[in-house]
Amino acid sequence: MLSLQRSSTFLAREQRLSSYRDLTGTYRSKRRDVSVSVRSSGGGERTTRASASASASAAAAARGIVMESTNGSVIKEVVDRKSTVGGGVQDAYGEDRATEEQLVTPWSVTVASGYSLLRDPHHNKGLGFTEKERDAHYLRGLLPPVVATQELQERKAMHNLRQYEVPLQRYMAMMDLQETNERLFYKLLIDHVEELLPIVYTPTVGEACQKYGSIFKRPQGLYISLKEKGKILEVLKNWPEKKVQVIVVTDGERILGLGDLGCQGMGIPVGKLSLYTALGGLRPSACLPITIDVGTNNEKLLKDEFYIGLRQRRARGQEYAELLEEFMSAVKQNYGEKVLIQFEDFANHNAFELLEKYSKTHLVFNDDIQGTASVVLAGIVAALKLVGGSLADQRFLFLGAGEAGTGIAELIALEMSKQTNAPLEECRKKIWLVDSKGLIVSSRVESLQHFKKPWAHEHEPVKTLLEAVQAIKPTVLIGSSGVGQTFTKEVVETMASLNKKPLILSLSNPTSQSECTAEQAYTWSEGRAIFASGSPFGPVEINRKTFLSGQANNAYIFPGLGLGLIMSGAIRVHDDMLLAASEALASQVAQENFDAGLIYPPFTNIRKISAKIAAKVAEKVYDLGLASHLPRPENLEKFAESCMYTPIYRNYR
Ligand SMILES: NC(=O)C1=CN([C@@H]2O[C@H](COP(=O)(O)OP(=O)(O)OC[C@H]3O[C@@H](n4cnc5c(N)ncnc54)[C@H](OP(=O)(O)O)[C@@H]3O)[C@@H](O)[C@H]2O)C=CC1
Ligand SMILES: CC(=O)C(=O)O
Ligand SMILES: [Mg+2]
Repeated sequence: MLSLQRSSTFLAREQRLSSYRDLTGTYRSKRRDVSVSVRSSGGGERTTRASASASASAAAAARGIVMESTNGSVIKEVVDRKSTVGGGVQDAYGEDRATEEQLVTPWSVTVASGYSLLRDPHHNKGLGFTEKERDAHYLRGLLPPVVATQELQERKAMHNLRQYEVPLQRYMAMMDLQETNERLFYKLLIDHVEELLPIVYTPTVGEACQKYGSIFKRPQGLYISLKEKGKILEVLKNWPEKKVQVIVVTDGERILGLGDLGCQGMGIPVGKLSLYTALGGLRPSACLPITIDVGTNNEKLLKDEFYIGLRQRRARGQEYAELLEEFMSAVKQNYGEKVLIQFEDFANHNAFELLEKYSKTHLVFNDDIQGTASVVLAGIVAALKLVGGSLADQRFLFLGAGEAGTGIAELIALEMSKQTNAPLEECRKKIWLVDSKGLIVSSRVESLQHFKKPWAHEHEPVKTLLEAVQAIKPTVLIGSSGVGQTFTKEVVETMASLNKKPLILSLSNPTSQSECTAEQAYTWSEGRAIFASGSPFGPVEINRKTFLSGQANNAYIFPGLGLGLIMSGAIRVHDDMLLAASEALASQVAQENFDAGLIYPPFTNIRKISAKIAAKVAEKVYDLGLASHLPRPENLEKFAESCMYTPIYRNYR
């Protein structure tokens, strides 16, 4: 322990020597090499001997953004602490001192070394530790003699993973890797994104949530239940990372299309945040998954002896609102107003209200309403190249008028209104929605939930989707019902009889809830459908012709959107930022993708795409005067790229 503290002091002194303040007050680093991380008594991570002081890096540092350079070296804590939420104060050398508040936090971690270094997922490299590192960090004897490159470790990990035939086993193996060697986990995910996305995300994450009680091993995020009422700020302080930039929070009531999974919904924030890092380049330590547990109405879970949540029915009304209010205030108090909060998989009766309430006071967005809208609009705009006509020339029909359905509908109408200068009201009239009671029409308006009311157009009542397709004659059919197999053969055939190239999007997740499969869409439309789905489908062969389908999933949007908001220091989310994200994504569909019938670019390029999305979003943030990170970088795309976390191992001195 003594040696650890000594080493911590030494490294702190090193940092004092290695960084200096330039005339603008920005901390700049003189050194190129990197060493191990140190956690201050305030819990924040420090890395000494920070990397090169490229101007983009320094600019990012001044904004409190932790950046990584491509050679795997790291700049951390070379930041203006005054602009860094939850940070300490600086002495004359610019050295960070913990605030009084930080000193009383339970975290007083020092340099990890030896046995504990191997058990610290943030710094562990397993067999990747070099001979020198093994000497310097008390690792001799704790590892077998071989020194493996990260590439070899990656090949081995992929080989081992592929031995599992059951997707849930692969999911568990990936979670184990994340918990033992975080950088290797992200290297795998980034390098094999198409293969691993269906494992760490939909569809497998859905099954993982259903069985979360049985497979739960270690906390991967924070659980805030009714038991913590009145103590949420204290609970937030139990989380070891102090410089959180993005929170994904759920209350587990509408997990994918699987319904109320209560506390076991935790798999969703964990999965979404792993994509923030892998796809959007946010540091893992900046990401905080949170599940709010107010009970569950899932009888099966309430009776399940392995259930990990509160064994009570859901709190509603004032009790619920008070817990959420305490949570939202505590987050702001602990992390400041620039922390991004993503609402995920709340049931719609809470989702719209929470968004409406907190979008005025916090940096929040609802992924199911807004992220989904942005990705689907991008797909539709791209698809116009294949189906022909403008956005305003299309007629839209949705099955499902909840968060996803009405969120997408509204963004389409907004974009249409911008393109044509027609009033929003007029544009909405081209969009029709069906819910569990049939087509939404004006005669139903009194009994409709508020978010459905704008879509209650004049029409006689229509009961079924098939009748609605026949009556409305849509060019675009969108499934957002959460119910599988609802795009029947008759429905798809009718779409194909009405359109040369019907655009059909089965958004519901996971795969079991998809409104139809890719094979059904292509077979029933005789290969003419343009099809994309929320969960991925493999290639389909019909009459010796292969059909591919894209994944219309908000995973294309939220990582880049989040990066753009964070790098510009946005203080609020605005619809124009979602439109900007959508436009950026649509512009990334290449001719070869269109030639293959695709309306989204492949996920293999997602980090580049995320940087472009981030740049467009940040541009909008600056244009709208909602940015707090000034001055605005000249090249936002390059800046976004330079901010991205890379999973390459760092060298430890
Ligand atoms: N691909 C992606 O990126 C995303 C996909 N989704 C998926 O979309 C689905 C819905 O999510 P969300 O909108 O948040 O859920 P909501 O619960 O908010 O909305 C579901 C809607 O579907 C309607 N519905 C349910 N069953 C039927 C049925 N048999 N026939 C017609 N309508 C029906 C409901 O009707 P009523 O209002 O009458 O109850 C409601 O309007 C989920 O499966 C989710 O996984 C969600 C977000 C993103
Ligand atoms: C993708 C997503 O956010 C959902 O299905 O809820
Ligand atoms: Mg969701």
